[in-house]
Amino acid sequence: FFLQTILVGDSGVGKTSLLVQFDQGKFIPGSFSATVGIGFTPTGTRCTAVFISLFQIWDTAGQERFRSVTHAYYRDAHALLLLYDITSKSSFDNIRAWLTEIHEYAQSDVVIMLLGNKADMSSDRAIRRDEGERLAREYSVPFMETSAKTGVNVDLAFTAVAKELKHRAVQHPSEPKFQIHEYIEAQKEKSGCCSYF
Ligand SMILES: Nc1nc2c(ncn2[C@@H]2O[C@H](COP(=O)(O)OP(=O)(O)OP(=O)(O)O)[C@@H](O)[C@H]2O)c(=O)[nH]1
Repeated sequence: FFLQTILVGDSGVGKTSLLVQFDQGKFIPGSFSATVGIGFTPTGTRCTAVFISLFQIWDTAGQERFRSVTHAYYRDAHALLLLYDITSKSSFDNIRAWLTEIHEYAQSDVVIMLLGNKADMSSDRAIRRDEGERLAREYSVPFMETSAKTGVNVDLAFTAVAKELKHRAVQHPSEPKFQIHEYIEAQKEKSGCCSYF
């Protein structure tokens, strides 16, 4: 039994890079090779070994021609990280279409998190942070800007989702509900991965 997390979003927004940064703590510049279908081989070189043994993470292909493959995975997903690229207006505009697709194919209680990636490229920014925040509020999903290059908020994105899933799985009725939005606000810009667990 795994808790499955899937990364989705347009081709080139940085899904593979985000996962590599989380898994290995590094960024391989200019290594754009479009993901074919679906896949991810964790190396677990960081503290992600524990994480990955519990949470299976799938990296999906953003390209249209692989969509039918991706759809099949939505149904079993416990969480979806939905990415756009802050330097690409089209990737942001497509978020609504991604959300429509998610609502069509995924379970109704799936945890969704919106991520504005490539936050390090501020000089090429096309989407303001508050535009991302507004869209996330509209769909009642948590939001943060990340950078697979500098690593900012990368661990937080994965661990916030992991915590939410964990609390749902082992929730005692007497315990206060885990508040993912508040957790993220409290942890934003902090670094360190293992400290979240
Ligand atoms: N500066 C910067 N570049 C990034 C960042 N994330 C990804 N990139 C670059 O953007 C390009 C695309 O990244 P990928 O991780 O391959 O994108 P993807 O979403 O997995 O693409 P598909 O597999 O086609 O769906 C690569 O050249 C990366 O090096 C980031 O946070 N900052």
